[in-house]
Amino acid sequence: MLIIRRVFSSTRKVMTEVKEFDYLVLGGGSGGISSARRAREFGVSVGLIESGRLGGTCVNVGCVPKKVMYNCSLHAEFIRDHADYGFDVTVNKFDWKVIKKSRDEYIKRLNGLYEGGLNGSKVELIRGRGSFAEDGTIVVNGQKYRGKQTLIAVGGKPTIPNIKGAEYGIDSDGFFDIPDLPKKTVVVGAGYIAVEIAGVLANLGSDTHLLIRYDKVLRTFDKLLSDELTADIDEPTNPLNLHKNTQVTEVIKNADGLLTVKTNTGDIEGVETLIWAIGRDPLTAELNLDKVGVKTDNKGHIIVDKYQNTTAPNILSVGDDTGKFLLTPVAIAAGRRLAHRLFNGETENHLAYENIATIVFSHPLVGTVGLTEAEAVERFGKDNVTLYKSRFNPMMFAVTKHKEKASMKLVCVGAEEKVVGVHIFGIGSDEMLQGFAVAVSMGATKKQFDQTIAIHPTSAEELVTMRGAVKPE
Ligand SMILES: Cc1cc2nc3c(=O)[nH]c(=O)nc-3n(C[C@H](O)[C@H](O)[C@H](O)COP(=O)(O)OP(=O)(O)OC[C@H]3O[C@@H](n4cnc5c(N)ncnc54)[C@H](O)[C@@H]3O)c2cc1C
Ligand SMILES: NC(=O)C1=CN([C@@H]2O[C@H](COP(=O)(O)OP(=O)(O)OC[C@H]3O[C@@H](n4cnc5c(N)ncnc54)[C@H](OP(=O)(O)O)[C@@H]3O)[C@@H](O)[C@H]2O)C=CC1
Ligand SMILES: N[C@@H](CCC(=O)N[C@@H](CSSC[C@H](NC(=O)CC[C@H](N)C(=O)O)C(=O)NCC(=O)O)C(=O)NCC(=O)O)C(=O)O
Repeated sequence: MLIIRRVFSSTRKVMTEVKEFDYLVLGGGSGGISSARRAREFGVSVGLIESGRLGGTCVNVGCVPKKVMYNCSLHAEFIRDHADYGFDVTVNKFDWKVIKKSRDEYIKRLNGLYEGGLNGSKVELIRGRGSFAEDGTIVVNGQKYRGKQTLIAVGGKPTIPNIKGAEYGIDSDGFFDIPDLPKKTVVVGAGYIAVEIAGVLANLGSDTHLLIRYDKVLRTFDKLLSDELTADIDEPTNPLNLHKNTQVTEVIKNADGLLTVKTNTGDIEGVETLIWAIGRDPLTAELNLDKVGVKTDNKGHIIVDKYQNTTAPNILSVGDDTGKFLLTPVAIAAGRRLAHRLFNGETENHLAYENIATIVFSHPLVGTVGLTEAEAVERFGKDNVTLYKSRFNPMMFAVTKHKEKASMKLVCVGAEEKVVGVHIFGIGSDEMLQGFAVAVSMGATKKQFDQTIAIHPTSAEELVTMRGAVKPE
């Protein structure tokens, strides 16, 4: 039930109203919206504060517009192989403006759908930027709001390095504003966003240079995935130019508006667009968290226990601002489970942060669920880990001049060979992984994988027909 309480303010000698909710949510992204709407299903009053566009990072400058651009670049890839399949197709041009316009319209529709969804479920939407006051309320545009329970789900923003001229670059938010395909692009970073954005731009025809600090992309992923993607990007057939062991030292803007990107391995001239993709920082610095006793780690991530409780009573947090698995389905699942725990009496309901499947929309694709080989060895010991691997030419490229490998690994533990990790690289990985994630989270063994009849001819069948166990190196 919504309560409005009149409070006497001693400093300004005026009466202010504190609006009270059973559940007050700060941030209308994946975590905040999903938790708010689920809470309403349990009949409690919910207020949701959002300073920007509804839907947060994922809908506006993340997963959704990224996937549209990835799909767009897939068309470019398939055009490459059309002739080998017998099609005589002439492509006159690619018009970035066309896809940008329809992508932006789609996102606008989604913003509206989210607003409609919140209205429909009677979540009160509060527009503006919120921060905590000492009395535990959240202040938005001078108005105070109090939650019996308060959820912080403010997400994060891209990290910009402290380098001379860094301001001439853009970040992943800026990528979605680019008005036309840049002729020459430099992307800095070795994680998800760097390989995804660089892959899109390169496949659409921008002369794209990916600058990585070390010698591999996706270094935190299983070695097979990191090795395979790095090797593929390094192939002359991959339109992306990889610069290993390269760090930017300075960025200069020239009179013609183009950039010179100076690095320890040489200068890159004539750069139209420079994109920083080196990680994300939580948006917690301006929330006045210290006023209410919510502790953060040294990077500003909110410290939570397994129930998403912060260090302050009745203040909770989910999603990117907690710094664990920065993925939309994780924020959504944590937010929904929290609503069940707080408002539906499910006292033990929480998200266990394990066996979380994820896809990197690189060219080719990367998919992973469970433990990497290195993690399994560390946790169970080398002698208890068994690996199965397969590397093959997907049939899509059997008759084409362009070749791409697929590569897969199962990480198994114990005498029963429980499958604790599935790592896949290559075409089709994105739609292949979800089902295998179910198997891994159910604790399936290699024998159960083998007993599953293959679907032929698919890449996925490799995962249920692997032979020849090997030990970790
Ligand atoms: C380029 C890119 C691509 C991505 N692709 C994928 C993908 O393919 N798959 C995937 O699973 N994940 C992907 N992600 C990650 C995903 O977007 C995030 O994990 C997810 O959005 C996190 O949700 P959240 O609710 O924690 O935060 P957010 O979605 O960031 O929402 C936080 C909201 O809080 C609001 N806010 C912040 N501070 C305040 C304040 N003080 N007052 C009021 N409102 C505030 C913000 O405006 C924002 O709307 C991608 C991210 C990026 C950047
Ligand atoms: N498909 C999906 O589900 C997607 C998910 N996301 C989520 O968003 C998160 C943020 O993405 P992203 O920004 O790519 O972050 P990531 O953490 O994935 O990768 C950033 C990488 O940049 C490199 N790096 C860090 N600092 C520097 C520096 N100063 N100079 C050069 N390189 C540096 C590091 O790699 P190294 O140490 O090897 O140099 C680091 O791993 C991801 O972790 C992911 O959770 C984002 C996009 C897509
Ligand atoms: N898997 C499908 C996804 C389709 C989908 O869900 N599309 C959304 C855009 S992703 S919108 C971004 C993201 N949504 C999702 O991730 C979808 C979640 C899933 N449907 C669920 O409810 O669990 C999110 O932030 N969710 C927070 C929340 O839902 O509370 C859409 O078009 N919706 C129009 C509509 O619903 O009418 C695909 O890839 O095509």
